[in-house]
Amino acid sequence: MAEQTNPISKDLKSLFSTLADIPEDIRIESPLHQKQILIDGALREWTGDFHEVYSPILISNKETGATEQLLIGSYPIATTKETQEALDAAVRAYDGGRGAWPAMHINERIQHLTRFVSEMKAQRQQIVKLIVWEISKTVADAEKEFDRTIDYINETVRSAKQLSNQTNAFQVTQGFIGQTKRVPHGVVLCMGPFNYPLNETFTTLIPALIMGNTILFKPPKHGTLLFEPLLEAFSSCFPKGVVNTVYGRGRDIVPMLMESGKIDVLALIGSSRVADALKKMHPKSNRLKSVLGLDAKNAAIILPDADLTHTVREVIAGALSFNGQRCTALKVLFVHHEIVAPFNQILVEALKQIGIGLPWQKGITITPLAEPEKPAYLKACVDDALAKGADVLNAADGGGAIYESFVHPTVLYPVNSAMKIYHEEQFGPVIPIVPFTALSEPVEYIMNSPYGQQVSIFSQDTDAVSLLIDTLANQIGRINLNSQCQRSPDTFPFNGRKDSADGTLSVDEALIAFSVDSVVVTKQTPENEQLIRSILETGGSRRLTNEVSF
Ligand SMILES: O=C[C@H](O)COP(=O)(O)O
Repeated sequence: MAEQTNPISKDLKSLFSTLADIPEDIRIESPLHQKQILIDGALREWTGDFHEVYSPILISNKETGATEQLLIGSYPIATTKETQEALDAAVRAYDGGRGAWPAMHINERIQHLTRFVSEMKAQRQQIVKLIVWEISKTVADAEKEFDRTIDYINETVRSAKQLSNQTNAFQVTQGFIGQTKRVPHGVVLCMGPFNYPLNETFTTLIPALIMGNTILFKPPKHGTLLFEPLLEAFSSCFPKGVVNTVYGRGRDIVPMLMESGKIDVLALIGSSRVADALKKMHPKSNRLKSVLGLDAKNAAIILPDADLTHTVREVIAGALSFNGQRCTALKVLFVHHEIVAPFNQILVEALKQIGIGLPWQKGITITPLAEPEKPAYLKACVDDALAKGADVLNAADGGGAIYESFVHPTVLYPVNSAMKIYHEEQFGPVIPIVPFTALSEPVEYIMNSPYGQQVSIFSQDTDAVSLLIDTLANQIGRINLNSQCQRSPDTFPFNGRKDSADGTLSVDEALIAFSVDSVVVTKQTPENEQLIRSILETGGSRRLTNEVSF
């Protein structure tokens, strides 16, 4: 990869702007110092240590021309003491299913959530701004993330109402009457990733809440401040102890939560390495329920008859949206040897048009990377590929250039199995291209991969496509035809095989994942049928307390 002093790296440097040049509506006027944590329904003033948050978007100093870091806020570094209190609060609020929240009728829980959504909508501008500054997502994508999250909650509410209607019915079979209730699991630990900090945290938190579980949630390392505007709403919209925040260094506080054995569900969207380590810490790991969205190395298989212009458009969106920092991104391209030369040429040409800049500028795809260690990692991947015989195809147009948190899109060709980039999930704007001859080559790659999230197939050849679908369906969660890999529409099943996922994260399936069936059964007699009917009319949210007597 090119050194930071080369002309193209200097061009990247010039993309950072001075504070005065940032549009007012997105400018951070003063850092957001978060001073509270939410435990047991109360917003507690924090008097301990704070973690300072610097944006990946550097600021250009008008006088010196140097680029500088910008402090955008700080948040509490909670200790094991507060973490224990948060855990105790969640356990108390669940109370073996007798707590106010799990015992509440689902329709009433929906009312609490609806109030929360209206308060959340009032915070849209502030949350969008924080997403932009914390992880350097474009304003358009940050707005999309916010709006998509609201849509996701609304869809979840719609689906939960349907589920509630289903459980208000009973089934008669073989002389028995059965009425199935869906009940929560208990205490859920929710942790989302930095790339969709709001959306993917809520992808687990919302269905878990709606189904009556109580929550501990730890915001992602990059993407923490954006939850600050929601703390008040969490506190006022839900009974105490139902939602508790856990802030601080994951390595210091998450192990104790797992080791306590009191976490019933681990809901994590992140890395399989972290998921495996956390699961092992639980004393009853075989009984721990996991809902996981993990790593992926999604491949595109581009066949000789593919429409190359269309394919290149999809590949660029698939590999480079949000700098390739998406679990669903296309991370390796298998291109048939007969068309690899024209494909590469069209790709390199198209990449000249890609927008590189700051999140508030129009038409931008590539922005500074969110993780400070990522540019060095990508440089190592590219250097390794170059040393083993690949070229940076778009080097003349900036491919390989790096300046601080900016990494220029980089096309590597020809890539082979000896290279790091062939196997590892780069999570950045590097596009490795592997030429192939026989269909069995990309198929073997997918079969042998530890991951199995998605694949894209580009072709109109029915025989080849249906053969690939039949061969890959049990290896892969989603097969995309003539389009990039992606999660949306969010109502489609979102899952994966092997180290890519555990459970399905979409609307209906997530409600199922965060609850379990409990069936009430009786012999079919007129009296019992009447009993079941009466229970259905009066029950569903009754709660045994010391005051209840018969
Ligand atoms: O990072 C994983 C996200 O769920 C991807 O969602 P997306 O495909 O809509 O960008």
